[in-house]
Amino acid sequence: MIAAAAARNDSGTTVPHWPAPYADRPVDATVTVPGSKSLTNRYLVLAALADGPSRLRAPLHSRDSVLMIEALRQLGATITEVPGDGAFGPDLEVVPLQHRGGEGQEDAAGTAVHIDCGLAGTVMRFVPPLAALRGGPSTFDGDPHARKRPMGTIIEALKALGVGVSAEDGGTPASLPFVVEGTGEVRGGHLVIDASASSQFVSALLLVGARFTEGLHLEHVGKPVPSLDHINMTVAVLRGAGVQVDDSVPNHWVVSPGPIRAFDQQIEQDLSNAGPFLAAALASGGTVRIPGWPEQTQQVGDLWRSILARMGAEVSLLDGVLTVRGGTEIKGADFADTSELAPTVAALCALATGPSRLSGIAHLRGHETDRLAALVTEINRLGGDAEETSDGLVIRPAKLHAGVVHSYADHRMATAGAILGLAVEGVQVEDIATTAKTMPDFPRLWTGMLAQQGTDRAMQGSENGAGGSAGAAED
Ligand SMILES: O=C(O)C1=C[C@@H](OP(=O)(O)O)[C@@H](O)[C@H](O)C1
Ligand SMILES: C=C(OP(=O)(O)O)C(=O)O
Repeated sequence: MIAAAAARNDSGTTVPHWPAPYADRPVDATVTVPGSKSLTNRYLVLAALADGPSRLRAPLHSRDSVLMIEALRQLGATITEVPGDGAFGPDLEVVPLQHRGGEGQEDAAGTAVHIDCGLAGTVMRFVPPLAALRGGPSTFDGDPHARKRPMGTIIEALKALGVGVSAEDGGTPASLPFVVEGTGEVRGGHLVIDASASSQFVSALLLVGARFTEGLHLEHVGKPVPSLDHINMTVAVLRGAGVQVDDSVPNHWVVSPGPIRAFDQQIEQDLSNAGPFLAAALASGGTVRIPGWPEQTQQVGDLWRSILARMGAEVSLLDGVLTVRGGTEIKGADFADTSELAPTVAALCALATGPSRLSGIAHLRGHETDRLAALVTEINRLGGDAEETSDGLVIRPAKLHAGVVHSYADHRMATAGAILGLAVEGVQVEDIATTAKTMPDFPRLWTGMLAQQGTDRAMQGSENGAGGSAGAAED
């Protein structure tokens, strides 16, 4: 029995729940998804600091990327949409802060600006160090839950670098909102932080480190840093822009001072967001193909190949097409350090025939919502058997029933609800629109995936290049 048919969103409007489509036959579809959030927002930051104009090809257009674009514009970068070949929106041209020149350059420096971080970890962590390099105060705030996300390490790091950071009442803040008093220059040097709550603290400082007068020797001390793949992505992106980074000693990153080279960069599709679509193959016992899977990538989503194989799928990567074929059952398994993939993995574990344990994800309590609590509540609400551990989840097999999955303004909780709904008739997802954080097209892509009949038709859609074949199939 479904308790409620609608809920109010942040602006008080009543929004009907999304009836998650049930797969009454195996899915057989070809899907492409929009550009990577993590790559788009890293390249935007680097482009804003580069030694000339840059271009991002096929970037993500979503709430998180728009928030990043607006933040960089506030700090003085010029960002323009230009036509490109991407199926999900225009390319972006970025003229960096120091190259803007002429009208507006002087205005941008010195004046007070306001940065809305929304709920985007990449904006609330990556932009404050950039604001430190600009002369003048920048205030930072975000969604109600953004004020609960860990920020202390960035605030303390900036203070240790000699940058003023204060709460609106003048005291020392522990989280959003706060004001960064940029001086136009940061000396840099050796900096010790505790990045155990988020890898984004490390990435944020590395991204700007080359623009500090003395560069940056960043050292982490404390419990292990989570989501190391995302730090490796930051290092790779920096090296690609000509920045020297030495990461040969664990927990130390040395960024040499110097220019960041302007670039023209194709953005890979978001492999983490490919996850729910690949999971659909297992949840329905069908087949999902993703063309354009990168041969080499730093994205954590490349782990889908091993994760889904361990859950019983047949997985192959041939000529850039990743094919995942589900069988008659989903196997439970133990997974460590699944980072932002965890909500999708947990949804599959709730459908598995054996028990699963997810570990090394304690820091998910500081994500868009407390994801460990949210996953336990929502899986159990549907009759599942999930339990929190100190650093993750245990999920045991149970027969699930219809119900409303709450999303907590968390895009990955909403997509987890969609996966459960494929296998369990009568699931509704509260606030499916929250997927706009990283994938505004999610409902259309999902129903497009389900509307596809088979390979030939699907591949035809893909060749037409119309927003990925999932979106193109049945509109
Ligand atoms: O740098 C990034 O782009 C990200 C790093 C990770 O953050 P945490 O280290 O806080 O998990 C990841 O979960 C987030 O979705 C994106
Ligand atoms: C944790 C996530 O996002 P953010 O970049 O806001 O930290 C996520 O996308 O799963």
